Amino acid sequence: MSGEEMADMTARVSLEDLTDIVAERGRADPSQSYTAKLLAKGVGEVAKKLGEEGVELALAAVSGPRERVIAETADLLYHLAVLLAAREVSLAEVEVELAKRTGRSGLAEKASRVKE
Ligand SMILES: N=c1c2ncn([C@@H]3O[C@H](COP(=O)(O)OP(=O)(O)OP(=O)(O)O)[C@@H](O)[C@H]3O)c2ncn1[C@@H]1O[C@H](COP(=O)(O)O)[C@@H](O)[C@H]1O
Repeated sequence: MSGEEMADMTARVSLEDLTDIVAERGRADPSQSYTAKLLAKGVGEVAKKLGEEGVELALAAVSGPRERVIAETADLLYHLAVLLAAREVSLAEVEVELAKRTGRSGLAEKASRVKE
């Protein structure tokens, strides 16, 4: 990585920052904020956008350049933050769920599921 690229890496937005920004902008005037405009359309539209962004990232992962994967991941994380705001789920709640899974193999969890 070049020095210039390294310098760019110092300006970063964490998932916590992103969910805070989205929660705040969601209360703004929809004419001034994409976030507020999207939230005003309801959870169905928010979920639709998240699905579209997921497909775009999947396509980029298979056949796009690395930069496209990064950009589509940023889009997906933003729309995920909007979905969490729409359903009033905090990032902390998701982090607690992740913590419950830490230390247990995904394979063990899968094997423990009751077969239907
Ligand atoms: N990180 C993002 C972010 N990522 C993506 N997007 C928007 O998400 C949309 C992506 O959807 P598409 O590519 O489908 O574009 P589109 O066709 O124009 O979208 P639609 O008309 O279908 O909704 C674009 O309009 C992007 O601008 C984002 N909009 C906002 N943020 C963050 O949210 C903050 C607040 O933004 P506002 O709410 O607009 O003030 C910003 O400062 C950023 O930090």
